[in-house]
Amino acid sequence: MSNFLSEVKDITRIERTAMHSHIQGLGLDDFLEPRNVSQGMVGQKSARKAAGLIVRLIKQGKIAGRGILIAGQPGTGKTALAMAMSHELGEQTPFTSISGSELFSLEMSKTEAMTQAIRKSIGVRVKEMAEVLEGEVVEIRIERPESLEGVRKGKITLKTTDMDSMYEIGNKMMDQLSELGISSGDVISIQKAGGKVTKLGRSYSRSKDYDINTSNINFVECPSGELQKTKEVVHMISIHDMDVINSYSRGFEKLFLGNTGEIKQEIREKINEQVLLWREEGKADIIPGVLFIDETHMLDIETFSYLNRALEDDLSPILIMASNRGITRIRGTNYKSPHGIPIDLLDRLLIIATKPYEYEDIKHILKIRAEEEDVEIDEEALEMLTNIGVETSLRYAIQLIITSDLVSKKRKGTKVKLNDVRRVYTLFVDVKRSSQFLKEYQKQFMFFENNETEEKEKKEKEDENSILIEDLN
Ligand SMILES: Nc1ncnc2c1ncn2[C@@H]1O[C@H](COP(=O)(O)OP(=O)(O)OP(=O)(O)O)[C@@H](O)[C@H]1O
Repeated sequence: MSNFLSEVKDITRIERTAMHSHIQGLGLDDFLEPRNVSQGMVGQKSARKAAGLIVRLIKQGKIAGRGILIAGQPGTGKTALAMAMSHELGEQTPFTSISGSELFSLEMSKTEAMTQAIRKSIGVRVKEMAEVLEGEVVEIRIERPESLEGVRKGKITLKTTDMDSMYEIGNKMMDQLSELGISSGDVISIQKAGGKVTKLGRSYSRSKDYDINTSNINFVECPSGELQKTKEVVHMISIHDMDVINSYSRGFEKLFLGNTGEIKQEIREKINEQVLLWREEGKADIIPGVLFIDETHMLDIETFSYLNRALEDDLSPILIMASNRGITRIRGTNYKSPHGIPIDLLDRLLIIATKPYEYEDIKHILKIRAEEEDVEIDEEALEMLTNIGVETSLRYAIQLIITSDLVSKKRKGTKVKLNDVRRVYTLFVDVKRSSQFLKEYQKQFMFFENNETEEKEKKEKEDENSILIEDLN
């Protein structure tokens, strides 16, 4: 994920992100028409087209104070769609992803956690004049220490068309240069405060080394005049990061550790004032990003009202929620509503529906996932996995890819074969078989109580959840 997306901290999120690592975008053409399979996305065409339209509106700044609900049965790609939208929006648009249940597990009140998530999703692009060194790299010389305890020493020589100069560089700078793959002939810019290096391109004087028609290298002129210049530079920061940095004397450290605690309201008000002032003075732009909330049914009435109000604020992100529930109880009340979302909030949401997949789509998704996980799979085995996906769930079938590969490797095979899939299908049960098993052996499990009320409650719950999204439309 891009560095402006919120840091992935917990295990579930790492798993969820890895589940979607094959997705690079919505796979649409210039007219927002979905290609059948593109950028890792398969089928689900009308939802992808609708998502593309929303991305366009967000980019044009035309959709502030609105929310989007992606609704559909489990495993129909709601999270995948949200991830694809985040890729389409690019690094310059903040995108924060949380799941409803997280709000209740942090060491802070749920409204504080929600406020932080909202403020992480609003970016401030600050422009300022800064001192930079800008020139073509003549030489980078790094002296390796003779012993392990020794320190590396480095020097870089830069030139313009009018002058050249040699500078000593520290460890951090050496690392940056090697990470960016900077070598002589590159034109670079170094910010004097902080030492951030940016590669501007390759000097034209080196163009003879390449076949210009076949390479896509960005050639630039060697700068002229002084090496040291004053230039406009742009920084991106979220208003939550600004809150944290201004709340503690070692705010950066807090941000890095992710242990930000509750932020005082006065600090937030000051930051809002400051940011709005910068905007007025033309020093900064406010970039409303996206707050994605998965498992929306986990939110309660209090959080929903809070969200409803937050959407009306001057500084509000675009809210994208995902729900796989039908008509269900709104947490914290005895009322039922579609997706468990209060009607007044639902009323301001644009709803994108995802539909269950057909055989061919499931097969394609499984094929892409197998490639992503570096697993070679036989056609027959893929067909078997697809049938399993159709009969059970896409998620379950995806889980069987890596496990079948382990079984195949154990027998020293190079490709997953039909029998490997059969084997893992018998080793790991899907939800249907697992419930069947529980029904047969329930008396032997702990906490089993088979009284009438419990049965009644269970039945009610099943009825609620069996009302599918299609029935609502
Ligand atoms: N259209 C698609 N193209 C490519 N991959 C997809 C598509 N739809 C789903 N997937 C993949 O299938 C898996 C399950 O989908 P996902 O988690 O997005 O479903 P979901 O609707 O969010 O489910 P839930 O309601 O259970 O949260 C993920 O690995 C996802 O990346």
